[in-house]
Amino acid sequence: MTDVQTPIKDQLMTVLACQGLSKSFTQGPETVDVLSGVDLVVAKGELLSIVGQSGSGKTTLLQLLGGLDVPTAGTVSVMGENINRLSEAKRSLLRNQALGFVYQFHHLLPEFSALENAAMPLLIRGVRKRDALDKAADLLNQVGLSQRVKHRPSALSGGERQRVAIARALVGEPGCVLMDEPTGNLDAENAAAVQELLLRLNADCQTSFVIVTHDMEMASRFGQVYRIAHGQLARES
Ligand SMILES: Nc1ncnc2c1ncn2[C@@H]1O[C@H](COP(=O)(O)OP(=O)(O)OP(=O)(O)O)[C@@H](O)[C@H]1O
Repeated sequence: MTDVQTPIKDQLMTVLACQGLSKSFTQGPETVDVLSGVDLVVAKGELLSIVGQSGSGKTTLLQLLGGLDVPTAGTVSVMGENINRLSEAKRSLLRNQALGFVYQFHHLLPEFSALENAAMPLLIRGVRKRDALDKAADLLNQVGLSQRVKHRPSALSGGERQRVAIARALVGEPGCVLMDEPTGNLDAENAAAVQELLLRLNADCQTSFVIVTHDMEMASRFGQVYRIAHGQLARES
C-alpha cells in the first residue's frame, strides 16, 4: 500500500518516513509524552543524524521507525508501506529486507558465533549458507574482527559485540540502516574505521543511514543533523 498523500516522485525516493508520530508512556498515574507529532522523510542515499539530551526520545524514535514499538499516534512507512498496518509476518519480512538495525542492546544470539550472528539476516532470508557466511566474513573483516569470527558473544568485548551488530546490520544491504550510538563503545581507531565503512556504503550503495549519536563531530560528518527536544524533531540550522 502506498501513501496517497506523498507525490509519486517522493514515494520512489523515500525509504523511510513518519508523519505525526507521537509516543506517550504511562506508568502508574503519570503519562510522559516523549514524542509529540514528529515528521521525518529519509530519502534514498540520505545520511541523517539525530542528537538530543539524554531522555529526549532518540531511542524511542528509532524503535518506532524500525517497527519495534507501536506509536500512540501517527504513521511510519517503510518503502511506502505503513508498517503498523501490516501483519507481524509481513512486518518482519519488510524489516528484514529493507532495514538494518544497531540498537544499544545488541541482541546477538548467545548460542551462535560472531560469524553466524553477522550472517543471520541473510540466513533468515534464505540465502545459501556458504554465501551468507562469506558475506558476513567480509563485513566482519571490514570492522576489524577477522580474528574473532568463531567467538560467541559471551567471549567478545562490548566494543566487539557492537561491531558484530554493525556487520549484521549491513550484511543484507538494506535500503536504510537505523543506528543507536553505533560507535559509543569503540576506541578512536575502531570508531573511525566504522565511520569510514558507513560513509563508503552510503557512497557506493546509496544506503541511507539514520544515526543517533551524542558525538557532534560524528553527527556533522553524517549529513543533516536533527535535534529532538520537548517531543519535537527539528533540523539544526
Ligand atoms: N518503556 C518505557 N516506559 C516508560 N517510560 C519510558 C519507556 N521507554 C522510554 N521511556 C522514557 O522516555 C524518555 C525517552 O527515552 P529514550 O530512551 O528515548 O531517550 P534517549 O534520548 O534515547 O536517551 P539517551 O540519550 O539517554 O539514550 C525517557 O524519559 C524514558 O524514561
